[in-house]
Amino acid sequence: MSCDYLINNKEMARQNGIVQPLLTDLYQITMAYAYWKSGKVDDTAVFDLFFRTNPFQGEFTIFAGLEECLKFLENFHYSDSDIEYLVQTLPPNIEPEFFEYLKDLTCKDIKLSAIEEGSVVFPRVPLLRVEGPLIITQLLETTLLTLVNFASLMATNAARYRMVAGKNVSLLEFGLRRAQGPDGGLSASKYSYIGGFDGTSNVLAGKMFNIPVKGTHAHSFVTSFSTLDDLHTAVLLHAETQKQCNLLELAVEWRRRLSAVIDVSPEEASDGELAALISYAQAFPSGFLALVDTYDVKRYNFQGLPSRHRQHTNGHSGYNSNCGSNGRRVRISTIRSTCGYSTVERTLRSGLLNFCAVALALNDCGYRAVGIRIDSGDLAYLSVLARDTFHQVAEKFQLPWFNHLTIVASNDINEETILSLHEQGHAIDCFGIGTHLVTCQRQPALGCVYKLVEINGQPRIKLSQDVGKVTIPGHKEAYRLFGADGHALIDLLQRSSEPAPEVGQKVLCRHPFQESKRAYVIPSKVEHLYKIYWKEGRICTFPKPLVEVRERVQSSLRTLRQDIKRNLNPTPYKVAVSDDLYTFIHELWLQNAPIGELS
Ligand SMILES: Nc1ncnc2c1ncn2[C@@H]1O[C@H](COP(=O)(O)OP(=O)(O)OP(=O)(O)O)[C@@H](O)[C@H]1O
Ligand SMILES: O=P(O)(O)OC[C@H]1O[C@H](OP(=O)(O)OP(=O)(O)O)[C@H](O)[C@@H]1O
Ligand SMILES: O=C(O)c1cccnc1
Ligand SMILES: [Mg+2]
Repeated sequence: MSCDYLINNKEMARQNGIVQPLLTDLYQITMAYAYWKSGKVDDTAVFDLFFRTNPFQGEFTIFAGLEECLKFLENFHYSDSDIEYLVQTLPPNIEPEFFEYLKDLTCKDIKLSAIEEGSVVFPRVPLLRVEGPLIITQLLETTLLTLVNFASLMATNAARYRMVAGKNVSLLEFGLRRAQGPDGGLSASKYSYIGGFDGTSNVLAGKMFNIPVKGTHAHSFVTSFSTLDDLHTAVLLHAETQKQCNLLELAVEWRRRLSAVIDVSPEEASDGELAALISYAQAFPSGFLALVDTYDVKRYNFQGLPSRHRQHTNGHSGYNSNCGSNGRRVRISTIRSTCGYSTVERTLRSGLLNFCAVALALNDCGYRAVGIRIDSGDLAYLSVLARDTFHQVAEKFQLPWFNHLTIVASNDINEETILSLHEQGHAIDCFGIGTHLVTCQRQPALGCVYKLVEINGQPRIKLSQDVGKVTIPGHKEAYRLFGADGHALIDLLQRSSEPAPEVGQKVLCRHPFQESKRAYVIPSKVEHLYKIYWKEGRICTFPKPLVEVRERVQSSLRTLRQDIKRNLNPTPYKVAVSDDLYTFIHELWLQNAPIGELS
C-alpha cells in the first residue's frame, strides 16, 4: 500500500460534508414512499448514468467524480435529524413505518460498476451502472448526477485547456473568487487538477486533495505602498553568509544602472511599486514572483480612469490597436513615435524596471528571483518584450539564469486566447486561469441523465420522438475496440449475456438507431470498460489517487486520434451496439410503441 494511497483515503474521509442523502430532489423521496406503499420494496432495478452530447462542441468527455460517488455510497444513511426533517416536511398522511424503513436504509445491496475515473468517454455509453433494490437505486439518482455532471464537465474543460496550451506551459487555476459558490470552487480546483492543471490558488483544495497550491500577489499589495518610506526595513540577510544586505539601496542602485539597458529613467518608475516589490522580496526571497502591471509611469498616470478612456488617451490600446503591436515583436520606440505611450510601455517602463532592479538586488544577496505576472494589456506582446528585456539583462550582467525567468500571464484567459497567443508568438511560461475555466463559460452543464434500463430482470426502454433520447435497454457491457495503429476505434455496447468481443475476431458494430450504418471491426485490443467498484456494502475496487487519475486522463487522451480531439470541427468518435443488442432494442421499441389508428 503506497503512501499516496493512504493520503488519498484520508482525503476521501474528509471531503464532501454536504454530500448526504438529503442532497437530492424531493421527488426521489416521494417516489420512494410511493414505491414502498405499493409493495415494491423487494423490486430490483438497473439504472444507467450517461450523457447524450459531448460538451464544448468537442467530441470527447473526461469522466470524473467516481471517487466522490463511492464516498457517498459509503456514507449513505439518514440521520435522526434527517428523518425528523422529513417527518415535518412530507405530508402528514405518510405512514410512520416508512420512516422506520428509511432509518435503516444503506447501500449494502447496491452494486456499482463504472468506467475508470479519468477515462475519455462518449455519448450513450453508461459511465455508471447502478444495480440493486429499486427504492435505493432511485434515491441515489440526483446525488450521483450532481457528483458526476460538474466533475466531468470541469475535468473535460481543464483537459481542453491543457491540450491547447501544450505540455510545455504550466497551467494554474485561479478561479475560486468567480466560481459557482464555495462547493463549485472546490470542485473546480479538484477537477481542473485531474484535467491537467498543475496547481491551484485555492488553499482548501490544496489541503483537502493534496493539490500543489501556487500563487503570486495582487495589485492591492502594490497599491498599498506609496513611497520608498513605506518600507519597514531595507534589510535582507544574505542567503549564505547571513550578513545584512541593504536590499533597498541595492535595488535603487540597480534601477539606476538598468536604465542603460531598459531605456527608462528611474524617475519615471513608481517608487511605491519598487517599495512593494522590495517588501515582497524580503518576505519571499527565494520565491519572488512579482505582478508588474500596476503602475503607470509618472508622466502618464491615468490611474482612476475607465480602461476604454485610458486606451484612447494613450493612443495605443494594446493587442487590438492599429499602432503596430498586434502581438508582434515591435520595437518599443516604434510604438512610442507613432502612438505615444501605451499600456505595454508603461508596464515595461515601471513594473519591469522595478522587477529587474529587485531581482538583481536579490541576486547580490544570494537569491534568484522567480519571475513576473502580467495581468493586462497585450499578453503576447508584453511577454515577448519582457523576455527580450530578460535576455538583455542576462547578457549585460552575465547572469544566464535571467534568461529563464518565469512569465505568468492572467486576465480573462480562455481556450481561444491561448490558441491566439500561440499563433501570435509569445514568451509566456504559465497561464493563471479563473473565470472561463471554473464557470465552464462555453457550456455550463454536461447533461448526464440516469435512466431505468431494467426492472426485476425485465428490460425497460424510454421512447422519445427524438431518437437521440431513446434509452438503450437492459443490463449491458461496454467495450472499447482498438485498431491496428493502437488508437481507440469504437465503443461497443452489448447485452451482458453476450460473449465479449475478442482480439482478431470480426465484430459487427451497428449504429443503435440507423439500420444502414454498420461496420465490421477486427480489434487489435479489447478493453472491457466496467469494473465493479462497490458491492456488498463496501468499496471493492479502490479509486486511484488524484495524481494517478490525472495521469490516466492524459494516457486515455493519447488513445484518441488527433482529428477527434482537434478544436475546430472534430470528427465524432463512434459508439455502436452489437447486432444482438440492436435487434433487442428494436424489438422492444416495437413492443412499446403504440400502434396508431387512422380515421
Ligand atoms: N495578444 C492577445 N491576443 C488575444 N487576446 C489577448 C491578447 N492579450 C490579451 N488578450 C485578452 O484580451 C482581453 C483584454 O481585456 P481588457 O479589455 O479588459 O484589457 P485589459 O488589459 O485588462 O484592460 P485594463 O487593464 O485597462 O482593464 C483579455 O481577455 C485578455 O486575455
Ligand atoms: O481573469 P480570470 O481568468 O478570472 O483570472 C483570475 C483574475 O483574478 C485576479 O484579479 P481580479 O480579476 O479579481 O482583479 P483585477 O483583474 O482587477 O486585478 C487576477 O489578477 C486575474 O485577473
Ligand atoms: O496568485 C495569484 O496570482 C492569483 C490568485 C487568484 C486570482 N488571481 C491571481
Ligand atoms: Mg482580472
